Amino acid sequence: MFDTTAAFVTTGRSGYELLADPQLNKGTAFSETERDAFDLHGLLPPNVSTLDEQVSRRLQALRSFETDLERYAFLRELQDTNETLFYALLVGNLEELLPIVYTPTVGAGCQQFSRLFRKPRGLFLSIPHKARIDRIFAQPRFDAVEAIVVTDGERILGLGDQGAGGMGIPIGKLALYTGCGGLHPATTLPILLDVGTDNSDCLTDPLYVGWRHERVRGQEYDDFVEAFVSAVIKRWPRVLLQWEDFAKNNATRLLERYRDRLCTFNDDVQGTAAVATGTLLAAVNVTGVPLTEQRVAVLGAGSAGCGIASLIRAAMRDAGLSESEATARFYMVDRDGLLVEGMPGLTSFQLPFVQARKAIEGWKLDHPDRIGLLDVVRNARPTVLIGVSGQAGTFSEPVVRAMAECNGRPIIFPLSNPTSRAEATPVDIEAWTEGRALIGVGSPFPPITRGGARFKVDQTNNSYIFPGVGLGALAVGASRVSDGMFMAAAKALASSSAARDNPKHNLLPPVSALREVAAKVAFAVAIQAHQEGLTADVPIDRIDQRIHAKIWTPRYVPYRRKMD
Ligand SMILES: NC(=O)c1ccc[n+]([C@@H]2O[C@H](COP(=O)([O-])OP(=O)(O)OC[C@H]3O[C@@H](n4cnc5c(N)ncnc54)[C@H](O)[C@@H]3O)[C@@H](O)[C@H]2O)c1
Ligand SMILES: O=C(O)C[C@H](O)C(=O)O
Ligand SMILES: [Mn+2]
Repeated sequence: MFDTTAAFVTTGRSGYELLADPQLNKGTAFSETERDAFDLHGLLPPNVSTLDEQVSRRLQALRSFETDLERYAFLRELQDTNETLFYALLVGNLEELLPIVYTPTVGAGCQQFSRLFRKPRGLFLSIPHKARIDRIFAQPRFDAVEAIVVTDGERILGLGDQGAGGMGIPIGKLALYTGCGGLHPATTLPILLDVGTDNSDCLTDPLYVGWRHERVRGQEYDDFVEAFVSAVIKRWPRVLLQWEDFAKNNATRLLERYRDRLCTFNDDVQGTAAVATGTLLAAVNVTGVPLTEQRVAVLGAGSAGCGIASLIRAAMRDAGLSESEATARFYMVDRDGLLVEGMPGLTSFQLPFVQARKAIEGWKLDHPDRIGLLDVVRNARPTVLIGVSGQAGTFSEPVVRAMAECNGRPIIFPLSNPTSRAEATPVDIEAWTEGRALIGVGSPFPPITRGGARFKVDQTNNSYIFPGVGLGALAVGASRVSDGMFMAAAKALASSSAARDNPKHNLLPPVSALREVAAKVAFAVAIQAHQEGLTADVPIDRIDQRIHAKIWTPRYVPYRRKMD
């Protein structure tokens, strides 16, 4: 485990080497003693800054930029120059900086990845270098790695295939593992599996940094992923591996293949499920309609949609419904309309959520051959509407108005990212429901006006879950990440809701509280892992302490010169 409590660091590096290493660099904050010891005089301007002063300097520069993409590039460069300062800035300004480091700006960062490329971060594993994976992992620099986020770049947010540019996502997710979950940055590793791309903009861009090749699929793809996972297990047997932004055909399939082989989860399937379920549990307190009586319409029956349906269904079973009663409460709508039994082309993870033909007999339909979302809302009268389709504007005015007609307090969550892909905007939902909807959005939106005051709409994003899941699982050395651990995370999130005491308050804590949320989620996840026998050696009364010992706070520790 990385020592986050050391009082000082002893190093044999030269002054130049310290300045060049983002994990060790302090820039103008190197003290006089350190400048003496490492011959740093002259390499730095004479004034010694404090970390707080450096944060103010960077914040001022950041705010002077015109666009968020420039801010993103500036922060990425800072992260690659001085990690302590980067995280001090991030942790102290989560609400302002999360939309830049993470969703939505990270989406543009992926699209512009080749143009913004400065220094490499993390690992690019490409098909032509498959035989070298072990050697690449062997670098001593990666000895401390505990958490990996991996993508193959094929479904970057709702922006589709970004090829090697997808690397922006693991970098952004791991910035939250540290910024919110408190994992030491040296223990985190972003990885891009470069299996090519089918994005013609990338393939024809002379500046594209990835492997210029069409996307490899089928057995060759599976063999490459297998080589990757086997090498990960060999190098870091206790690592936490998070799968991120894989396309629909791979996300759930790879999760099922690997979830019993190592401590691993898919954030889009399981992390999203937990944030949606947690927010729904908080909303149930407000609307007064018990979970067992909720009917849930989901637009987009892909990785996130089916993950969400499965965890809410499990919560309904916990609340007393039978499996079939709970299943009947879901209306999954994909490109070809409502998923109904016998429909061609259903995937294995969609099959559990098809509606029975009998259940929809007698529905009044505009086009009987395709049951659209509006048909579903008019006939099934769902209490909850969740969007994970990646399609902007699909929660149209008639759909949202129909939700408002059949519910006193409709629950409406347009969760697709980034902002440009949201199924509806909070302002529109507020207007079309006369302010009665409980709203959750995936990306940050400006506040709406509610009851004459500004109201910040909840950001129902898996950032409320994955940093805590990672922290909790690693703190107790969990061997696996179970569905029960995600249910525990969802319940911990719901229990943090201010709406429990006052229905006018938010369903979720603010983004500025994500560090506290992560610690709370971590505790619930670790306790659950313990109860399921997934942690061999941690006594239950030590769990809280283990979690807190693992939380790194960005600050400088003094360096001493190693004498040879
Ligand atoms: N808020 C969050 O935390 C969060 C988490 C995960 C995913 N998401 C967002 O959800 C979206 C989907 O992610 P995913 O991993 O499930 O992707 P996916 O590709 O697995 O699933 C998307 C599904 O939407 C369907 N679809 C496309 N157009 C449609 C339409 N017009 N009507 C109905 N269905 C349509 C597709 O056929 C597919 O089944 C993305 O935009 C992603 O950013 C948000
Ligand atoms: O990255 C996010 O903001 C959430 C989610 O993982 C997504 O893919 O949209
Ligand atoms: Mn994702």
